[in-house]
Amino acid sequence: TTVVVNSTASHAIPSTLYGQMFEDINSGDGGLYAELLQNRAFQQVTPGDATALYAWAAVNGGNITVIADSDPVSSALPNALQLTIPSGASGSVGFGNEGYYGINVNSSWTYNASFYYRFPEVSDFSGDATVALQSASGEIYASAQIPVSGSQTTWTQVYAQLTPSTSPSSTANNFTVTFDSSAAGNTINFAMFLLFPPTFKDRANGMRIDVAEVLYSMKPSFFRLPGGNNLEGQSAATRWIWNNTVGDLVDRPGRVGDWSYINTDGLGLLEYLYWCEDMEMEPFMAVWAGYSLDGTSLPEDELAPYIQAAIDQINFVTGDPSGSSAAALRASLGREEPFSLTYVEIGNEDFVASESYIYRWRDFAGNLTAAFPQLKFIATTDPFNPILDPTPQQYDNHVYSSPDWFAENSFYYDDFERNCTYYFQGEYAVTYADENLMYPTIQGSIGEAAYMTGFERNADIVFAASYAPLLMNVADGAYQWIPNLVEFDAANVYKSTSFYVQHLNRGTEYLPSTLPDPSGTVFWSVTSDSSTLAIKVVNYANTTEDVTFQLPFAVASSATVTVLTGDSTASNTPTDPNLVTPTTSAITIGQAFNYTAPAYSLSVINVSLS
Ligand SMILES: [NH3+][C@H]1C[C@H](O)[C@@H](O)[C@@H]1CO
Repeated sequence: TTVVVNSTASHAIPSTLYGQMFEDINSGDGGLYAELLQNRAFQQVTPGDATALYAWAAVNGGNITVIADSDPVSSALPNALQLTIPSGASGSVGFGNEGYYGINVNSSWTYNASFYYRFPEVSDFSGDATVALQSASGEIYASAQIPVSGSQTTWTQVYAQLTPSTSPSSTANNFTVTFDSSAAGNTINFAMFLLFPPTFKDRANGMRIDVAEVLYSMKPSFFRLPGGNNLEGQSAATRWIWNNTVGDLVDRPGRVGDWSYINTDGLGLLEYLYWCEDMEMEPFMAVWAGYSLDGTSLPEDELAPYIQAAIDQINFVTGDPSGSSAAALRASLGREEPFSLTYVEIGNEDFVASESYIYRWRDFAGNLTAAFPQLKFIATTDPFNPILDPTPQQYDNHVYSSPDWFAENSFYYDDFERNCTYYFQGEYAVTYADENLMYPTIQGSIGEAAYMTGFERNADIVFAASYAPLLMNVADGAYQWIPNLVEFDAANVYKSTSFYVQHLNRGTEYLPSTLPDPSGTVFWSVTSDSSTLAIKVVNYANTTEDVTFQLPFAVASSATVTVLTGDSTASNTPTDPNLVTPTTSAITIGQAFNYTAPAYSLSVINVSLS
């Protein structure tokens, strides 16, 4: 194969081309969001149900139950954990939390713990609660005393710091709250526990550092939030409601999310916005658009309150505090100046309800465009099917399919009309439906790489793309959608083969070249920025492929090539996390040179233009 590269760029590579799609599918709570305790505030559970205590367990005979407190800590958190220390109790009696499939105990960290307590009846007790991090077998790694008084019959929040003495290799650890025998016979109510490790950029109520750093290393340009299905709700009542996710944690009710578990909403809209700033990304924010996952579309005459909610949500992000109560709320939470926002998505995957989207889009996009003429709105039906008014200028396409499909469809966008319509490949990934594979494989990742060469060749209309889903907790029972780009457990983060494909793509303008054979097995894309020519070569075949490049200008003879390749079925897994990683080496090139692409490989040849 000979590839002649043009000297004149045909179009810019939009700065937004490579970003991240996020929604809470076992990826926010217990994942990116750094809170270590599961079911920390007994949100959305039924008092008295055994399930209401999920992730909590008694210690040494503590008698615990979830009650609807007669004097709740807040209207958002009506439930409390009630502990009765049996009379005659001995030893340390209380309860513990198992975390999200474990708790990482790290002696280099200081953990911030807190909870609310009150005595439902005045008691003469005065003593300490002991909070601790301990192994499943009771080995204490860190503990602290918190004075507790039986005269405290109204809620008070108390705090402690925990610094472990060691870093056990096992994450099968618990956070415990216990009392000695002097507390025997007492009943104490508890509400909203918090246990945070250090967070990314020290952000309060922030993100887990190790996961954040892996995501940051991708240099993502945008962050799509809050979903995906998890925006939509099984009904209008359980949709993601932006204003329930901001403000003091004690005022956030949480919600039954769309992935079969309760979302704390501790990772809420303001946390997302600070996260985007900390990661140097712009938010691609979705607003709920009247469709819920039970298949219900609200009738047009019921949309007005939700359109207003969307206007408020946008004003919370970018409004002027003197001009809107939602923006004033943001200011009251400590953020006077607006956040940057350009793209707002109306709903999610509305091709499932495209008939009602005709009026839902008309009313949401019509009103929001009038209110925010500077914003760009993304439609979520199939392009031009149905015809929408106002005419969308952006569409969000999703595709999940086989490795072969991705390798065979790298020209997917080449035939799209150039008619001032721009495309966001908001979700794409090889899913191994038949083999039900938990982790990406090299064959799938190289298929994705082939497809991605089409993004760059068509970046005049493809303005953004993100693999989906982004993150997954690999613990047994902790995941629902496979595969994902980055995996984690309580103490580790794992980079899939597809992560490395996402990681390697960069460039600021596209240099046209000889077109690959759409039905072939070798694909390429040449981009440049001010200092470097990046030549991406994808070989989807199981044999090596020679590609001769003819560059339009002389270049230095020494270049580097970064190659991701391996057995077609190879995956990075927790037991072999670095089985397949990119290797970078020097190669000699010239204005014309031959490159032998290994079987199943993505190669990025970087040529210095200085
Ligand atoms: N069903 C997929 C499509 C939806 O938008 C996401 O929530 C799901 C996982 O990425």
